Amino acid sequence: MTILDKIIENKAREVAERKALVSIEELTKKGYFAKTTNSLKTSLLNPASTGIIAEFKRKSPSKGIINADVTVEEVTTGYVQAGAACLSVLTDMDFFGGSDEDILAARKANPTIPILRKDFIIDEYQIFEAKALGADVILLIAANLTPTRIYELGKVVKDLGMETLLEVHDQEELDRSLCEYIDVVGVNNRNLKNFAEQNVNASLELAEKIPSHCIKISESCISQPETIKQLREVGYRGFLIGETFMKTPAPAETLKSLIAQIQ
Ligand SMILES: O=P(O)(O)OC[C@@H](O)[C@@H](O)c1c[nH]c2ccccc12
Repeated sequence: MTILDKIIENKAREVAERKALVSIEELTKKGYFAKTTNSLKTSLLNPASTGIIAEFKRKSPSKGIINADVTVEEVTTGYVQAGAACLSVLTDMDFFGGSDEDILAARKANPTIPILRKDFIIDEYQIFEAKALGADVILLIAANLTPTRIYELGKVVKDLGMETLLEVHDQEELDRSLCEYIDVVGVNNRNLKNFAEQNVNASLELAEKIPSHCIKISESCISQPETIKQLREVGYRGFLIGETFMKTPAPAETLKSLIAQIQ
């Protein structure tokens, strides 16, 4: 059993428990459900955008604890001030140490920036939850979803006025998963089945395979300004970065100095 299999098995249990507590009908009356979407697409298409999607991540299955000393408010407001194009907030508790409260707090502190709910989405229910939590963008991971499910979940995202980030790791996942509901395509440099890679080769290899009308982002294992420049040259507009910032005592300061080196 891969780590991804374990995460998904756990997630199915978690979602069943959540559904039993709060109905979809109730979710539509909660929190930020009525908020209009802050578009990631619009943000990335702005020529002045840094393209950086800055992630708040306390721990991961591959690294263990990354940072337990900072608050979501201080880090996310700092990311926004430094020039992030979007925030990514982990809400998976068991493997990534995140929570619903993290995304609510990030939204409250940062009303106008797009926020990606970073979790393992397997059920429509989680998309309604994400909207009530104030998220704008939903991650759909090809490694754990069939093309039919990506289509069905993508439609729900669109119907709720949010945007879908499709995550792929290789050409096979890309070819079988693209559909009309995908707003942004992300190449995860890290293989979620074994969390092995430490480079951006997957993004470099897939760049030309992604249809040119798609907005492309590169995810994970990015730490150097030169890497961002190289990815920009092959067409990437967005860069999803977590650990490089979160492993430092002041994540937003680390983002600021990275931005200074890519402009
Ligand atoms: O911390 P990194 O290497 O900068 O990676 C960030 C982000 O891409 C990574 O957290 C991620 C990408 N896809 C995911 C899916 C689920 C959980 C986490 C992820």
